[in-house]
Amino acid sequence: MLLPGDPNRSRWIAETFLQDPVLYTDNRQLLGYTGTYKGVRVSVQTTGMGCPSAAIVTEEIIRLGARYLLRVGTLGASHPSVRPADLVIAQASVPNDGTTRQFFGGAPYAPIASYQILEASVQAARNTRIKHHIGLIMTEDAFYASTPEHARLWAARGVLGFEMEASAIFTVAAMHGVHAGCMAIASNNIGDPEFVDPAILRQGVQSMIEVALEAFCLIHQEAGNE
Ligand SMILES: O=P(O)(O)O[C@H]1O[C@H](CO)[C@@H](O)[C@H]1O
Ligand SMILES: O=c1cc[nH]c(=O)[nH]1
Repeated sequence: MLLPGDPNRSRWIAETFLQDPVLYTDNRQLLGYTGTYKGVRVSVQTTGMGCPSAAIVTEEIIRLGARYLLRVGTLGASHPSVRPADLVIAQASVPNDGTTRQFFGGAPYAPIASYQILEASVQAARNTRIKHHIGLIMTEDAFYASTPEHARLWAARGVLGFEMEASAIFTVAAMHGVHAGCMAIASNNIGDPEFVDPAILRQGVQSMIEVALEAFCLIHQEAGNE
């Protein structure tokens, strides 16, 4: 299942890439579609913005049977190596958010991507020859609180970019023993109000979705070979 934050991205993915897409929910405008890609059943479920919304959606889709969850989002680049419209594949996310803090009561915890999804995502990016970065990201709550100084501090600790849902998705998935991953396109630099040109961002998002769907085909193949 693909997990965009933005309902318009969900609709666009379903209408552009899936065969016979069916809208199965529009509750709170968190649009959810199901269809097939190259014969593989794929669903797309909007998470909304931020960890509280993403944690609820993740919990409920797992209860409904989802087992492979891949966030397909945007992020603000913090590391100088990440240029606007670049693809970042997350190994883990620093949980700088209130939702995971509530889950763990302040105890240290490292929300990480499922290795199976991470490996398939990297393989798919290589197969499709899409430039990508692999590494640590950070999940935060307050979009407008981040500054270039904040970005430099976390870049020095290896953080490639900031977004707002991955730590909750990784955590809830881990608590249920299911697989979760995250990839995201850099829409801007942290603390910079200038976003990448919309046409270039759209191209980046399109490439990311191609990588994500190919990753699902690889996971499906592997499951068939087990
Ligand atoms: O583009 P999406 O997937 O929504 O992701 C990013 O964009 C939103 C902020 O603009 C947050 O949800 C953040 O995580
Ligand atoms: O969370 C996010 C997502 C995109 N860009 C940002 O600056 N922050």
